[in-house]
Amino acid sequence: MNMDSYPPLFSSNSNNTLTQNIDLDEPIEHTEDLDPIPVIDLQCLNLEKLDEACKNWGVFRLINHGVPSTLVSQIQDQARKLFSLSFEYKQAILNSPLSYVSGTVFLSSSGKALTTSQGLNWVEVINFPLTQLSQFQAQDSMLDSFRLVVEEYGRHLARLASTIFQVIEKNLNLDPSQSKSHLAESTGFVRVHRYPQIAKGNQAWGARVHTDSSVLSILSQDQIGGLEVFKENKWLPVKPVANTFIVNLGDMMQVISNDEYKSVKHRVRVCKQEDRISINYFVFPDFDSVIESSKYKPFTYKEFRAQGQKDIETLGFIVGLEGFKLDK
Ligand SMILES: O=C(O)CCC(=O)C(=O)O
Ligand SMILES: [Fe+2]
Repeated sequence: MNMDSYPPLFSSNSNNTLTQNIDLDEPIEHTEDLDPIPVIDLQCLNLEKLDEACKNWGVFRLINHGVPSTLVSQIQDQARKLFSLSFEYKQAILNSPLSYVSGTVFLSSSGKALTTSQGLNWVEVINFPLTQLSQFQAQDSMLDSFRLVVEEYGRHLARLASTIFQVIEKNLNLDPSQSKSHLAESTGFVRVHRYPQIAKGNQAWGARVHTDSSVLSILSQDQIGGLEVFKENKWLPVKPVANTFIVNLGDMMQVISNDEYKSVKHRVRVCKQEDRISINYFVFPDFDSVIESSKYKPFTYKEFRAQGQKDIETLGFIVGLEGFKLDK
């Protein structure tokens, strides 16, 4: 284990607070070879199949997406190298508009770590706001070449998100004049995670149970595994399959769809003697547009996000959509 690269938070806590009381024994449904997550082929998109996946699962596996596999492995490899630098160095070079946090997957609007009362997550996160990357030139050459790869990756992922959203719009009969406020490409960001390897025999949550607040999140994971999704009262592992992406529907998709689609609960388990890298692309509604829906009071994404931050500060956890529901 390259402890020099670990946030101090992890080296001092590795065997106690992070791994205590975290119901890691909660049963998980082990499926044999068969991967139960619905598969959506982007090259011959079946509207009905996509609709079913969104209604019944809130998550699907995307194949034939046209993102070069070399780009995905490049971003994975470079992320691995970047994370293996010393913690102090990472802190020094990963500055605005990027943010670097550990112990949580929740970031404030200014990029600060927001830690819930449920405890720490065994994860390091680097956040890349895509629209701000072209003005950012890193002093470190490794980081600067990574920035270029992230920008290219972000362009591909924005294309995937908009293609998927166009079909969802048809399936839900949404008003196409609202497309740009429902899915605002300028809000897109790429979040790179390392779930550092953990001492033998230990386990921790890399990310505790949550839903994403996005419209869509599109994930590429390496071969290690650990992601689980909640379906019909069971936790199912989302197996790593090369050349595929995992698409999660987020809270904003749930609202836009008037609850026809659900944002999927998921979590990440760390129990491996290897670092896991995952790259997630998130896209949101326009921050200032009011989202109208039959199930929730009208609100802007900016308000939703501010409420989440306030919830963490006052309650220790995010209440989420429940707090915005009409007739609770
Ligand atoms: O790393 C993963 O597999 C999922 C990460 C995640 O849930 C998130 O970024 O919101
Ligand atoms: Fe997530």
